[in-house]
Amino acid sequence: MAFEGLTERLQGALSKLRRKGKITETDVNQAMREIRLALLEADVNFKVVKDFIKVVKERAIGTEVLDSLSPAQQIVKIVDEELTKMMGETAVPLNKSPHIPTIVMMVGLQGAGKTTTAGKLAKYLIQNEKARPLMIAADVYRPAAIEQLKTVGQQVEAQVFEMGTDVNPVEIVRQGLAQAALQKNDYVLIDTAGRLQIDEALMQELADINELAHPNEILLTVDAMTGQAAVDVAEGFNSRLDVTGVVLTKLDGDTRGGAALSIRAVTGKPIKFTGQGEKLDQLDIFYPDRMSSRILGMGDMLSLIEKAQQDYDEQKAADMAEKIKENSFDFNDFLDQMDQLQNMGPLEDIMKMIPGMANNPQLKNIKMDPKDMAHMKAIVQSMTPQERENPDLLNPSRRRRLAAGAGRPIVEVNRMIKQFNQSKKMMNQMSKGNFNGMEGLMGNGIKGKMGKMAMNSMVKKQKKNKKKRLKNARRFKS
Ligand SMILES: Nc1nc2c(ncn2[C@@H]2O[C@H](COP(=O)(O)OP(=O)(O)OP(=O)(O)O)[C@@H](O)[C@H]2O)c(=O)[nH]1
Repeated sequence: MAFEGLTERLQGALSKLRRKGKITETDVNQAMREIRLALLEADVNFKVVKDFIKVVKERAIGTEVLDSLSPAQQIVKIVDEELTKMMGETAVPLNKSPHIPTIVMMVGLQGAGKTTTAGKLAKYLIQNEKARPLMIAADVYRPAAIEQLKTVGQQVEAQVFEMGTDVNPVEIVRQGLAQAALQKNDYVLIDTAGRLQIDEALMQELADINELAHPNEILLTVDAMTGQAAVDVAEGFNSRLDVTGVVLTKLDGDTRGGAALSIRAVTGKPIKFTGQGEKLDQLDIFYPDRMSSRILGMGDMLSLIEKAQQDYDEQKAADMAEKIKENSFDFNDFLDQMDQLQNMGPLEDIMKMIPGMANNPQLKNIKMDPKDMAHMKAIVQSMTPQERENPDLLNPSRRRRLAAGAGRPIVEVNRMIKQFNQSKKMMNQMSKGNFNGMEGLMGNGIKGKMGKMAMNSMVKKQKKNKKKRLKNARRFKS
């Protein structure tokens, strides 16, 4: 996941400040040195770091901060604001044409993710605007490019216009635009050829397409994994094409994040979307403030809520709440909830968005292994409909059958059923507004369990001692 190293180091520097009561100018300078190193280490552009530190230091060393009640908090807030500003302040939507079609041209180096992003964008427009995009295959050099775009088009149910690889890309775009006019497509996405590095021929071809199509949006696709080099590439394209926006792909990869932080400051162009994975629904709108709060390890509740709302089904939620209240929540509902959770993406990413969880060191060892979810689903799926509706039927012999059916150890089946019953009880209590039930249950869960264990061991010890006493008495008697 991107930014991990940077988050740790920024938090380190800022938590040192938090631990101090009074903060002096020296403390601030020390923290700034550490933050500067952290940003350089994350491969952020040198000049961008210099400007950032200068502004933060100026703001942090004012008396209204150092003499305030919570100087450390103020400084964190300043860092967050300036980090957000560095990445562009607010989200910038896709440019829209006053009349159809809105024409978007995808440009970028080979392998940056243009074709994938074109597909993601088509899917996004179809889902959010009921759009009817036409994708134009203008990459005639990479043999598989046209096939790849057609496959992506099928997956997102968007039409692809192509004329094979023997026609000049400018001509393909001309004919594609004519078809879009005939069909009244509301969006045209032009997938252009990439090159391993910026070359004159590529740039000239893109300039010709730009001249012909007058796109409303020239989206520069940049692979975040290439770090600082990505920024140099962006500058190269921008100087020739006057790019209107950037898509930062592969942020799910193990990138230090420097490109995300530098590219806006260096090119002056907004990052509009980020790619968070190979799947065609892993395209996110870029929100500088949310990215900043994630980098600072403060979670990102807004995105989490949006993710949950994406396939949030009002009616389903109401039914679920009813079942919880009536205590009739069964394993079918449990399966639903697991599917819903799985749709929201990898559990680690979800946990990272929960404030306080994001920087929770425990998170590291609670490895949210997606296999665990799959195992739980397998166990539930090997239940009969009656068992799912009435978990009380699950006696030991049925549990043994489940374990065999799901290929999981019986201890895992028992643990899962126990967790299910506990959480069902907890949710039922909470649905009645009885939150102390939760501590109670959790208490029972934790203190209770500890208490029981302690009790059992005490009873055992007493029994053993009693036996010993009886034995000794007999011996002495004889
Ligand atoms: N992990 C990850 N992989 C991505 C992302 N976006 C694209 N990819 C992968 O990156 C590789 C290149 O993607 P393409 O869309 O073919 O890149 P391109 O820019 O069209 O490449 P050319 O057509 O050769 O210019 C593919 O394997 C994609 O699946 C992303 O956000 N995350």
